Amino acid sequence: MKRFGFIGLGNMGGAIARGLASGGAFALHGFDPSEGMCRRNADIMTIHPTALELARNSDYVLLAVKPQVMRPVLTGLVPALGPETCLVSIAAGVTLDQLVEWSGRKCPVVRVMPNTPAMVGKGVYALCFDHELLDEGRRQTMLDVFSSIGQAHVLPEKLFDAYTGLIGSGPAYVYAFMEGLIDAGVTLGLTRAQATSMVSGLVSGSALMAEAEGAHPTLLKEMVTSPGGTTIAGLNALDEHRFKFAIGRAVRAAAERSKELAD
Ligand SMILES: NC(=O)C1=CN([C@@H]2O[C@H](COP(=O)(O)OP(=O)(O)OC[C@H]3O[C@@H](n4cnc5c(N)ncnc54)[C@H](OP(=O)(O)O)[C@@H]3O)[C@@H](O)[C@H]2O)C=CC1
Ligand SMILES: O=C(O)[C@@H]1CCC=N1
Repeated sequence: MKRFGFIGLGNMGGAIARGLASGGAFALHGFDPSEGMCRRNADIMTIHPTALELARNSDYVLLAVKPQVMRPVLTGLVPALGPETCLVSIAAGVTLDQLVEWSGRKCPVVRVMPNTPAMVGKGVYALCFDHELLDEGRRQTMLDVFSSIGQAHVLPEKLFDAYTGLIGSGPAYVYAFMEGLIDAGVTLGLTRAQATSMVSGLVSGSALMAEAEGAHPTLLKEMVTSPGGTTIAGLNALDEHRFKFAIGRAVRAAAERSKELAD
């Protein structure tokens, strides 16, 4: 059985590890400086005392640390790396060139960009297979791994900043939208508990419908919008306040920040 190691067992590392654990295809290994994180994940993986020790015991090493600590973490792994190990980074902004250089040009490297719905097995993942040392077998394994825990899309690295701004950061925009709806419901007299439960059902039902119908959101929107009715009054107010423009600005700002993280 191949061994899959996780360096960093926080929000994303922990979520992806849980997803892989339920598939049972890999022996899991982990390292995190926080004892609490190690304890929380000890039921599904072998915990190692150092990142180097973990890398020595893994065929795939998934790096789930903040971009700011990626360089020292990777340079510390170099003695354990060789062509038999495959590195997988989920850090925003850290480029393939940086990852390859900091890991001593010794092994294949994959970039993956997840999002937090990974925590409920519904992550959307971008996979970058641009590294020349990456063989077909490992590409297929990565596709199988991430398809088994959500949706996997292969993207060239040049689209990773865009993807990060749109889908990596995307859940936060959805939650901000939900927060706005909930506050509006409370303003109009619903209790916060009622509004929260209703809005959550609204968003998940609408998303399910968009997936099931396979129709463009514009058409789905038209199904809600009666001539001279309530919805068109609400949509016109959104237009007045430049709702779509604000969303576009948010995604572009996040994509720009992703680019800056490489500096
Ligand atoms: N959260 C998100 O929505 C997304 C995050 N990402 C990327 O995923 C990565 C991880 O983010 P996230 O899971 O949210 O962050 P978290 O802070 O939840 O997890 C990072 C973990 O790494 C640990 N850590 C810190 N230093 C080291 C080290 N030297 N060696 C090993 N582990 C270390 C941290 O411990 P401690 O807290 O004690 O420092 C923490 O437990 C980031 O690079 C981020 O860009 C990508 C897409 C989405
Ligand atoms: O905010 C961040 O930097 C990370 C990357 C994408 C989502 N969260």
